[in-house]
Amino acid sequence: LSDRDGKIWYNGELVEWRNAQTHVLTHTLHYGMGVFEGVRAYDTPKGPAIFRLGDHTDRLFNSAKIVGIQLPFTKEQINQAHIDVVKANGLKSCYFRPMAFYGSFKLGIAPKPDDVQVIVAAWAWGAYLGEEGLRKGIRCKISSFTRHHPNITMIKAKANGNYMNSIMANTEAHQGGYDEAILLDATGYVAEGSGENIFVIKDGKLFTPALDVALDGITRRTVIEIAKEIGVEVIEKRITRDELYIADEVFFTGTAAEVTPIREIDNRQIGIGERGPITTEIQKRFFDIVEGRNPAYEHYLTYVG
Ligand SMILES: Cc1[nH+]cc(COP(=O)(O)O)c(CN[C@@H](CCC(=O)O)C(=O)O)c1O
Repeated sequence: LSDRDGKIWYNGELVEWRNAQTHVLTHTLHYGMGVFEGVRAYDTPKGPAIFRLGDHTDRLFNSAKIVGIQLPFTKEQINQAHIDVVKANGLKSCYFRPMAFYGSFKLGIAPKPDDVQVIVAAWAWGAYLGEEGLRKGIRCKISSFTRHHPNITMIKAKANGNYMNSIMANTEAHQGGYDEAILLDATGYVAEGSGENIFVIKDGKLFTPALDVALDGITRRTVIEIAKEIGVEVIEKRITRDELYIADEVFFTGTAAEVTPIREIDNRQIGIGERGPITTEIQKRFFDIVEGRNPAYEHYLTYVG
């Protein structure tokens, strides 16, 4: 990613992509204390629009508050940075990576509180789990790694260091020939994917884990709205791995993953072994919303102009 052309918003300035560097003694590089977001803009009939920008920025600020990072910019400045960077790069649809990190003023466990650096980068990024995955569904495995305990790492914070757990799980799944990992929580119930929330459909109802063990996903919130709109009851409950096996449909949600069906878990076919009917309807409505074809959700779109 580092040798591209374009601009990155870095501490309030649009800098050349290749110059958006940091020192090897950057605190976050050594200790993982940083917060970030994943945001998408989609091309719509009225031009590029950023989906739920305010909600993502709110979560970035909440993540920072949870881990104690004092962000040196306002929410308005971070929102404007997204608009500036998508325009500076002439992107019609893209993935954004806002991230705040401690710089290289000092090492040692305690960071320097006012040495906080902030970037917003944007690049074109297609289907996170593959176009075929969006259509046909992906193959997952229950991870041998446990998702974070809520008082060991702060699950509501989208914090850089939390993703070592995700990397270990995702890598293990890939090494086993699977597309993605599903992680259980410390009590053995289904938590989420390495970078996604998870939903289960059984007998026409939609189930998802409560948020005590998963990131409060913005796509998850949107899918819950869509489900209610189409008359599908949504139930938050503790879900066991064998409930996944006998489900009618299972799917992931995430800014990167969008709505990705899961067709197989631990070598067990899920339902009909491909994207199921309710997943298909939810996925279609999701793309209608983010691509500006559903006027009832216009309030979620920030047009870049
Ligand atoms: C652990 C986790 N759980 C759930 C979600 C879904 O949240 P939301 O995007 O608000 O619906 C994400 C987003 N994962 C981001 C990072 C992916 C990456 O590879 O980095 C994303 O989807 O952008 C997670 O990282």
